[in-house]
Amino acid sequence: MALSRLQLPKWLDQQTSLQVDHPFTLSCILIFFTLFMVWLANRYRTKKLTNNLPPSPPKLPIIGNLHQLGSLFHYHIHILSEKYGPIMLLHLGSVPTLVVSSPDMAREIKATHEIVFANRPRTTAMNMLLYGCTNIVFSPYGEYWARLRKISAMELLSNRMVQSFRYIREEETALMIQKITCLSSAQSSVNLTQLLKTLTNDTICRCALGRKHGEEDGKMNRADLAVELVKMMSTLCVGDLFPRFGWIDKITGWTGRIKKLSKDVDMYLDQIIDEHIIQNNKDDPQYNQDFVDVLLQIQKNDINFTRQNIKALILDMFIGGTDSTYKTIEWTMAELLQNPNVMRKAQEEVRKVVGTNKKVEEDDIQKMKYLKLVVKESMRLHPVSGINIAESSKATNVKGFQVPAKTPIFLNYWSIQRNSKSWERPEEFIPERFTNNAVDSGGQDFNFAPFGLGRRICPGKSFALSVVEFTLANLLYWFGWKTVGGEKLDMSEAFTSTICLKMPVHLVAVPYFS
Ligand code: HEM
Repeated sequence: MALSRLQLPKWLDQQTSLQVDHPFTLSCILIFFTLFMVWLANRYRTKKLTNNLPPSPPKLPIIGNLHQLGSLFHYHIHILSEKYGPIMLLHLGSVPTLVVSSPDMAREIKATHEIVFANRPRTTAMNMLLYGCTNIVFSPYGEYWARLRKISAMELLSNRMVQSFRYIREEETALMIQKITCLSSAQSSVNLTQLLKTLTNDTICRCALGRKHGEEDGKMNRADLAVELVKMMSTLCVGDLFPRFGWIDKITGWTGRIKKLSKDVDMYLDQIIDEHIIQNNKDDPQYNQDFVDVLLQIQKNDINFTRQNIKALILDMFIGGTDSTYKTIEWTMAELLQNPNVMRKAQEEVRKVVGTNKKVEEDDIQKMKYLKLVVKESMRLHPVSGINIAESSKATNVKGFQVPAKTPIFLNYWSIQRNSKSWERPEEFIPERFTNNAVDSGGQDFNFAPFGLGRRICPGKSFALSVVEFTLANLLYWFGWKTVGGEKLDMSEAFTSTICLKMPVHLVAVPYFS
């Protein structure tokens, strides 16, 4: 009820006497008043923030925009961004998520506000499988992350180290060529996908862990363990989309599955580390130290560098390395089969450079200019890690739009690398487009970033390219390639942790030298 002018002094007087008589009441009024002012200020701020949020497709209660997304996540967000613009806010369940789909907006995230967006979002599975995300890929930008990156760069992924692993690449590739030759003489088709997976996994295992960890003791194949890990790591559970309903994951058995996988992976890593400790205690002068030995050495001198840190770093090499490398080779072979003229040109070059030596040397690769263009074009059209993920560490204004703190960001490089404003005939496989084009995957070009950008760019780029180019040169040198029964190859995509071919690639290999 409103107080009349005359009543007001009297009322104030009463209140004053109340305050004096009841200090508890005074506190309550003050607290209430302060809370009210904070609420008003917050409301004003939130309104200001939400006013400037990036455009969003209309959302449904509870599920947000989930109904507008299908299994080809990269494709569906590409379609939505064509309508709602290159910066758009999607609601994945109750989680607002920023989608960026143009080189200019990518520059904002990866250059202008790089430090703010230098973290990555984590899923529940990642936290459970990656020792609380203490690995390079998911640890927050800062001293610990920088240290891990430096260790892996110096001890495994530097150009010098990549060179030193040359004999491993040569041996593993020779083994694969041998297997293909056998299959071909038995008139059998080649499951190229499986062979490439084994090749990259074995190469990475030998470089990082000192030996292969393939099919062993009748348990799950170790290569499959890595693939399963990557697959589960990128699954979103109910709790990720609707934090208040995380308990449902326990009921559905999802949490149990992740726990079981996490236990298997942990036992495997323990076994690797124990093997190395035993070997180191032998003091064998013939023994070549590998990445794990270096990590154990660091641990001896630094009590803060724990066994878990070592395990997380080992996992990085599998997560980062195996899938993306073999799938890049797989896509390239598939495109070559689709484009016989490009295949012929690449084969002519490889065979001309190698000549009649009957051995592809790593030094030859530098002379294979066309092959390098083929790989570049393949990574443009099929960036296996095409969704680059980041997270805002604080609320930030991006080109006039407010991005709240802790917002997950998806930079859709699959879409950016097919943008018709930057690329002519973007859907076609044309390696020649890179002939007089200085665009490079070194992380400076916002139109083309198959290895990412900025400070968190992939540290395994040289390692990966050395495997991709050497393997392709060998496949093209030794064999002619046909599809099984002359059928057209199924180029359908799938989106798992990476953007890959939906179906494994089966081909017929025809030996070039008979
Ligand atoms: C063709 C193969 C590969 C592709 C296409 C690829 C692509 C990428 C991309 C796009 C990123 C994210 C970069 C960013 O956020 O800007 C990344 C990160 C990373 N990659 Fe690779 N990668 C490949 C091979 C490898 C290999 C062989 C290794 C190691 C053995 C590796 C280790 C990593 C690590 C540790 C990170 C996290 C870096 C960080 O967060 O600081 N990658 N990779």
